[in-house]
Amino acid sequence: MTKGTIVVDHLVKTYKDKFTAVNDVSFTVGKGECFAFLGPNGAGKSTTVKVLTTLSRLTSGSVTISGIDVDEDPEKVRWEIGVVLQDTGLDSNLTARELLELQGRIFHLSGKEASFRAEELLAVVGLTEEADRTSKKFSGGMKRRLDLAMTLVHRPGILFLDEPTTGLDPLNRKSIWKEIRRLNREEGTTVFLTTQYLEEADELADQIQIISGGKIVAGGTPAELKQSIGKDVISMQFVSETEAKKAREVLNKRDVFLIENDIRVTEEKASAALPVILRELQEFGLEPAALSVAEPTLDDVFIQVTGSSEGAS
Ligand SMILES: Nc1ncnc2c1ncn2[C@@H]1O[C@H](COP(=O)(O)OP(=O)(O)OP(=O)(O)O)[C@@H](O)[C@H]1O
Repeated sequence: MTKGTIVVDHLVKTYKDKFTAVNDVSFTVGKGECFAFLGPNGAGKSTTVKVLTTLSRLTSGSVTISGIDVDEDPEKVRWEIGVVLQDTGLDSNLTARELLELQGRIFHLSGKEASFRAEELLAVVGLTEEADRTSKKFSGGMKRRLDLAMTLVHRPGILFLDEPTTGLDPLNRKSIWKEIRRLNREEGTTVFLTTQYLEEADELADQIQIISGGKIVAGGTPAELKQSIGKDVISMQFVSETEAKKAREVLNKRDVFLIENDIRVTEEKASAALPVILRELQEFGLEPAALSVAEPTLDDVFIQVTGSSEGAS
């Protein structure tokens, strides 16, 4: 059974200016899986999503969605998927209910079916009370929930969400997470999500792939990725960036990373390394203002494999 699956095999996408944004990317998403695609800005996430959702043609390799080849039959693929892109911005004079009914008609529902489905989805995303307000006046969180409802009208087996919670406050973010989890766990919808929030991937995903410079640099379950570092992370905070930079210089023979006033040192065994590190710093008159030792987080994995702290929130 291939329904609800995504198979990406040696995908390459080169733009007209000869820039290769996606370079030999392969992965498989099983039916009912929640897959998170992570990477720093410009890594190739949106380009991949565009190819998978038939908005852009691939250069070489192959992609099948529910067993259908995106290059050979993009029209058929569109019936299998729901897509929420960044900033679709439903700035319409139509009400939420009207937009949902219209979407139903686009997907060939009868007037009665479209109206029933609209009512159902308004309840699913918690917008029943706002149903007859024009969507133009909605808040960012409400627009995002309406976006999600719009993509669910034709009951897609696979849902693509491009940065679904960017710009939302924590409360709205949690409510979108809840809805994604419900669709994934209760309805068996396959979810493909790109995000810059590692916490979001950790919370929702069964499988994570990290892309950087157009290539996959790491992949696995959140637990596997964290275990792949297999070391302790010592975080030390300094009173200023200048001091943190000095500390990085002093410790430059170790596996050390600087983020503003904070430096992170990865060590096999923090308990053994820490007294030595503190002594080395003391010799240069440096003392951390705060210190903690932790098991690796997805932030640490991201920093290690992409060399960037950009996605680390
Ligand atoms: N139409 C285009 N023509 C040429 N180059 C492009 C085009 N679209 C994107 N690129 C380039 O391809 C690379 C990957 O871009 P892409 O938008 O896929 O990255 P991304 O991982 O989604 O980044 P972000 O997190 O910033 O959205 C970037 O270097 C970008 O400048």
